[in-house]
Amino acid sequence: MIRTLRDLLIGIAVAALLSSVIRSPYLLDVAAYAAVLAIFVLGVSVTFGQLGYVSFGHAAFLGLGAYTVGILVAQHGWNYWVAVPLGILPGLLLGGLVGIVSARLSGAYFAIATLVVAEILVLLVVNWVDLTRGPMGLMVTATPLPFAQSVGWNPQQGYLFAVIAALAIAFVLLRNLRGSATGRSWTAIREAPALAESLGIATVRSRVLNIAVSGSLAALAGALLIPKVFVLSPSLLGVSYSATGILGVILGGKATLVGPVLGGALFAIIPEGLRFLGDLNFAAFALMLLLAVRLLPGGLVGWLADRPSFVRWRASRVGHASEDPQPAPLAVRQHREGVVLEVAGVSRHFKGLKAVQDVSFDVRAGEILGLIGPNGAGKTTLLSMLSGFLPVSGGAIRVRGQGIAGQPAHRVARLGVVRSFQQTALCAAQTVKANMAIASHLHRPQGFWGALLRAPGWRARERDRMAHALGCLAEVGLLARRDDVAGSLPYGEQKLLGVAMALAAQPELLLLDEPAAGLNQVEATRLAEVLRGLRDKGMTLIVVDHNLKMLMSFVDRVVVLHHGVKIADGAPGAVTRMPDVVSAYLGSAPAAPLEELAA
Ligand SMILES: Nc1ncnc2c1ncn2[C@@H]1O[C@H](COP(=O)(O)OP(=O)(O)OP(=O)(O)O)[C@@H](O)[C@H]1O
Repeated sequence: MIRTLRDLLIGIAVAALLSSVIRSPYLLDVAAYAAVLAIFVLGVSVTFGQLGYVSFGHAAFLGLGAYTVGILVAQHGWNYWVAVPLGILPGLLLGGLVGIVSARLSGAYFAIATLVVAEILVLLVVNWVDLTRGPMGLMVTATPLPFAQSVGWNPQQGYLFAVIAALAIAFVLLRNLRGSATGRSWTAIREAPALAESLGIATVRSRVLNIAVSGSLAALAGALLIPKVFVLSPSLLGVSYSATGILGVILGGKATLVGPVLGGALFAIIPEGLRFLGDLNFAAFALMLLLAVRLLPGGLVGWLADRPSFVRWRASRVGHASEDPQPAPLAVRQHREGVVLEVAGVSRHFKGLKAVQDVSFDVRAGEILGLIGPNGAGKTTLLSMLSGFLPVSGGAIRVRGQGIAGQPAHRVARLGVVRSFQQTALCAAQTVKANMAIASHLHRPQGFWGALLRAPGWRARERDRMAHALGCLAEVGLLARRDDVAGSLPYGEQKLLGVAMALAAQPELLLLDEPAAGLNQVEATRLAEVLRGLRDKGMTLIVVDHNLKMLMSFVDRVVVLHHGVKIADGAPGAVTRMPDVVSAYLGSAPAAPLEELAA
């Protein structure tokens, strides 16, 4: 909180300083426009950069903010500076609405949906002439900033102060969000949405929030654009500003917040710098953009970050950063007696195919259940139903007596059932530590406002969360790898990281889908040791794997599926001798216990 306040004050002081030293009307105009575009591009970057969704229609938010404030001022006689904060509200609401309506859309469909929204708003503005004055344009007179004259600023200086201060506030608050569980959930949704759900992240809600934040910032930019444009016309909602938003993010680079600010500002500054080219001004700017997109894939900030001198400077700063906290001992949810999971007559049909048929079994606290069966037996389908990733076609699933069938995966994770995936699911571009921080989403959660303002106790919570995350990492023996990029780890370690991430979500029941698939003998042995260690700590697990020798070395009980039907349920030694089980695997009469044949 104190650091947030300090940074806000620094931002406002810089705004005051720049407004005092810049006196030329031309420079004041360019600087104010640069700051407004920086806010707008920052808004676009929330959705484009952090969530990975391209929006073709972000000008809708910009125009909505501008028209809301413009109508309040021109039609209802409001003071411009009182109306500006209200301009944020429709951006927030429209962003939330777009988020809800497009919840199941991805990629290109989302981009097109935003374009459609912008076009609808253009039609509205053009045709609602009484309110907007349609194509004639709405003339809005912005009064000077109230206290500007008393500190010796002319109206332009007051305007510059307001937009730079707004940019600074937006920047600091967004920085806070990025470093919080909210920002990390956006990263997880961008890089591995199924993983995010499995870790308890409510992906739809998180997306809606992201688009609402993005829309609010764009609307704020629109509201602040009024003194610059003076007359509001439907072109404000057109593709030109939307393209500025996308290209500004690409030009500056989306990996940091500085990139979009730089990109947005350059969209105001470069065309001015190229004025000497006369009519060729915009053609030259377009060429520069093309070259930047082609030559600087990470944008200007990405290019800068790769410079050796910058890397050295960063390294020296990281050296001064506070040390990681001590890893906390793995906190297994308080061990309770009794049945953790009840599976009662569960079925799943894919059209005509009965992938799982009327399967029933219980799992008791502290037990490790092996779920085996030949390829296509229905094991993954069953795990997906247990973890909320697939709806059941029939039957009931209860966790500690509470029915979970039909609940979304993130809610099932919050109830304590967390799964890993058959294929490694990681945020491959992030470090191991960053992956673990994402996975600790449910540990000491912090609400949106607490994260935005870094409310008192925020730092302690973050340290606690990181200690928990590192403790889980230590449990699988990957602590030394914490600063490595997750995607660069050998396959076996990526699998172990997947287990550590599932642990960080604080499961009461951990579902592991083929954790040993693709591992060599050494890696499989290491994994078995890790899982044995978890059992010793009282964790309840269901493990699916084809490595029967490894599995039988630590499971307490085995359930066998064949063609979606449960054909055996019992102690490992007994089950692997059952004729039905051996013939399900081999298609013939048994000659020896299954794990000996599999060994
Ligand atoms: N989304 C789906 N749509 C249609 N059929 C599916 C779907 N998912 C699984 N199936 C089918 O359901 C059956 C069970 O598949 P599942 O992946 O659960 O088996 P499994 O026991 O996990 O196999 P493996 O050991 O090879 O992973 C298979 O015949 C599979 O083709």
